[in-house]
Amino acid sequence: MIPTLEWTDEGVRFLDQTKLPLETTYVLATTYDEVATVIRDMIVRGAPAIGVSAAMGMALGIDRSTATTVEALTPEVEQMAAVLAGTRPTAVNLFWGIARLKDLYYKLATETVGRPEADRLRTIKAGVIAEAKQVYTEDIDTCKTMGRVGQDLLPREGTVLTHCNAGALCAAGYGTALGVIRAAVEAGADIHVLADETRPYLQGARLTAWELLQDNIPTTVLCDNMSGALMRQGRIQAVIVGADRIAANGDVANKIGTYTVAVLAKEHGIPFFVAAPWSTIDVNTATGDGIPIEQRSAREVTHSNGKQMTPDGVGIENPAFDVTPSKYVTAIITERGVLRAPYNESIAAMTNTQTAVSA
Ligand SMILES: CSC[C@@H](O)[C@@H](O)C(=O)COP(=O)(O)O
Repeated sequence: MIPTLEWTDEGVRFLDQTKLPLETTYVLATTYDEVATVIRDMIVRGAPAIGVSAAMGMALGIDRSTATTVEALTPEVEQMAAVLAGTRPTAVNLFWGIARLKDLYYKLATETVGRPEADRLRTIKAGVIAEAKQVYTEDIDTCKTMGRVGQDLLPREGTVLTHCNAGALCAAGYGTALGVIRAAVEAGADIHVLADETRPYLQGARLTAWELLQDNIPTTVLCDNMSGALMRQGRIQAVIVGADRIAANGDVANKIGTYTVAVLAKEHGIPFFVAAPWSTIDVNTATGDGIPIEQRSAREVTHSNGKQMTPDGVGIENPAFDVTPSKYVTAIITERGVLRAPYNESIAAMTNTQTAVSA
C-alpha cells in the first residue's frame, strides 16, 4: 500500500490526493507552514490523516527551528500550533495531534531545565520527532484494531455502501470504515462496496474506488443521488462511514451527504455504522450543534476539472460536512470497542478503557 504520508530526513512526504486516481505524485513539505498548506489544500485529507499530519507538522517546525534557547523556541511552538490549527475546523483529530505534540514539548522543556541549552534543544527535537513517528504507527494499529472489532457487524455476503473516503488514504494506512471492510474481507466475507461519488471533491469516485480496486475489493461508484433507489430495491445490506468529529451524545459530523444517507438507511431498516478512532470523539462538545462546519470555496462547486458548470452570479453553498444525529447511528466502532445508544453513557463508560473489547 502506498503511504498517505511519511516522515523522511528531507521533510514530510505526502501522497498528493488532489491528483488521484490519474497521477500518483508526492508533495514534500519542509516547513510547518508547508504542512499547513498541504492540509488546507486537501493534498492530505481525512480526519486521522489530518491529525497525524498536524503532529508531524509540529515536529518538523520544532526540529527546523533555529532558536538557540528553549525560551526563544516556546513562542515559535505556539505560533506553529496556531497556524496548523487554523487550517480546517471540523476534524477534531487536527487539534488532538497538535495538542499531543505541544504537551510533549512542554513536558520535555520542564524536564530538561538546568541542562545546557544545546543539550535541552537536542533532547526536545529528538523527543518530538519520535512522538510524531509514534502517532503515525499508532494510527495504523488503531485502524487495524477497529477492523478486528467491527468486522463481525458487516454482512458475510452482500453490498455495503460508504460515503466519502474513510480508507487508507484518510489515515496513516488501512483506514477506518474501509479498514472494517478490509478486515471483513480478510476474514472471508464476500462484500461488494458501493462508493458514493461524494460531490464536490469526489473522494468516493476518485479515492475510495482507487484504493479498493488496488486491494481487489469489488467496488461500484454511485452518484450521490442514487443510494435511496438502491435501498428501496433491497440492494444495500449495510452502510459504513467514517467521522470527523463525534460529540459526547454520539452525533456524528462527517462528509456532507452523510446525513441524507443515514436518514435513508433508517427508513429502509438498514444498519448505519460509523468507524472512528477514539481521538475523533470530542467529549467537550455536548451535541452535534456545537461542531464547527467548514465552509469551502464556491469554486469547488462551480467548477469541475477546471471547467465552469454553473452560470455566473448564481448563489453557491459548500458546507464540507454535515451532522448526523445519533438516533440514526446503529453503532460506533472504535479501537476500544463498539459503542451503542445511549451514546452519552457508552462513551463515558469507555473513556478510561484502552483495550479493545469484542463486538
Ligand atoms: C476516517 S475518515 C472520516 C472522515 O474524515 C471522512 O469521511 C471525511 O469526511 C473526510 O473529509 P475531507 O474533507 O476529505 O477531509
